[in-house]
Amino acid sequence: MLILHLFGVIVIITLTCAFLKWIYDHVRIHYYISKIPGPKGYFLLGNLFDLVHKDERLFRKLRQWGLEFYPIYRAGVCSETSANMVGAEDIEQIISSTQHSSKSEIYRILENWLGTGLLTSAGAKWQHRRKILTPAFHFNILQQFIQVFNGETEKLVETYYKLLEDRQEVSIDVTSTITQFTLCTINETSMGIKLDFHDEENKNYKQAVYEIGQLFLERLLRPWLWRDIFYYFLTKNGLREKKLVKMLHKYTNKVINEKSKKFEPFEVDRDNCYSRRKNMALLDILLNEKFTNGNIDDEGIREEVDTFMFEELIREEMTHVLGDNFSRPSYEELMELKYTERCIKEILRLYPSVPFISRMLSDDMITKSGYKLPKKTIVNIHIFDLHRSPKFWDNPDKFDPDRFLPENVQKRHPFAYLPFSAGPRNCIGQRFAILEFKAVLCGILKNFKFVEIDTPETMDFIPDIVLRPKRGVLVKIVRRN
Ligand code: HEM
Repeated sequence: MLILHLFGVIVIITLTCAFLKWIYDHVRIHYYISKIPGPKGYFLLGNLFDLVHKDERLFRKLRQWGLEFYPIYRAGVCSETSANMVGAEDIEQIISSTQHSSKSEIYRILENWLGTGLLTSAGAKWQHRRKILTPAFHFNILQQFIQVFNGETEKLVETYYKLLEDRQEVSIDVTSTITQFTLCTINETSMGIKLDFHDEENKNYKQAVYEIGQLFLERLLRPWLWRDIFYYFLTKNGLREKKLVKMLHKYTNKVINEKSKKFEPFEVDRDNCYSRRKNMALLDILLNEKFTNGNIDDEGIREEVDTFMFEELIREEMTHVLGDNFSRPSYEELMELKYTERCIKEILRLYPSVPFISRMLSDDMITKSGYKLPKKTIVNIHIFDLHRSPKFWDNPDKFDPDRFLPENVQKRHPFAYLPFSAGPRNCIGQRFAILEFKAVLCGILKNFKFVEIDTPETMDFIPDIVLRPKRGVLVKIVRRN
């Protein structure tokens, strides 16, 4: 009995201490953050009335704050306040440091689906996974992926010919076709399987991927839904997300199990990085790590496969028109397309697929702009605003690929352009993404001319983890004769 009492007292003391520590951290963060300029907020509610919108109004509001309060501003809802950075000097301090590499609370909403894979994990786990996965993006592997990019590009071109029927031109919203292309490509390169959308299970998988994106967005904008207990047990969206995640995991586990049964471990040639194996997907590399070194378990494999599948969401907006006449290009040819590469970089400046990233500070710091940020502060880095800041870009809204000529890059702050982030947690798939982008452009532009219907002035974006146009992107596809 005495032991039970003692246990009860210890539990109460521990909970009280944890609560007091939570209050202390929050008060300290609020104290220092309140010294940073920012939009007017209301007692207890903060900027709720501005941040509650999930449409283009919020997107525009964030752009306005970025310009008005450059280089840093505070904003928040209820007890969750954040520092928001739009200046390259402050941003460099955060993302070039290994100390502040932990992702903020915001990423936790992805964990039900992605677990703590490469994108969301921190510390030793992240280091270990990054080490296993880095060779998967060696150029020997990327070279093999070109076949997949070209194959999927041909399917996309076929889709556009079908839409044209025997007409010379047709106007369509290209987002769903591009989205399907990226989903198929990432599926084949990560798991080594082709997606066939006539198959019911694949169709449901695709549907679930998109639906879950919408649920994340709704939750992201409502901090009172961030607590798992409340969200997963008491809200309709939480229950729906649980169901979708179950379905997504079932699908990934099935692919992993089928592949595991037939899997034969292979020797890793560190110098040549897997070059002797042909047609290898990311899943092969993970399975090999499991069977040869035992360094990763089934749960870990699923986390990584799901993480890489998730990346297809971030490339939905690649819809600009560039000119070139290649088809089925080789790796070497793609590498030589220097002008195309400058255009791609400029597209990613104006329309960064990941418009913001977020970190949680692991220690106190003083920003270059002169503000103290306490440990545990959430820092949001607004890549979209950084890329359009007149501080770093003349005529920032103008499309000008020459900004990426080596002599111009040299003159700019190295952290003024961050579509793939930078520092230790930069994007592991950036070379993959640029190659895929080039391959699809070659295939499409060989066959069609794309004429803009939507223009930057007519397009509205809505806030999301990836840049998302409100009404799709309307383009006229014209047959090349
Ligand atoms: C245009 C395409 C892409 C863009 C703009 C992009 C952008 C980014 C950005 C900004 C980050 C940093 C995220 C953060 O700090 O929170 C990131 C991380 C990451 N990206 Fe990409 N990405 C692209 C394509 C890809 C592709 C194709 C893959 C995989 C095949 C990929 C895999 C990852 C992973 C796993 C991380 C987490 C890395 C880590 O934390 O160590 N990305 N990406």
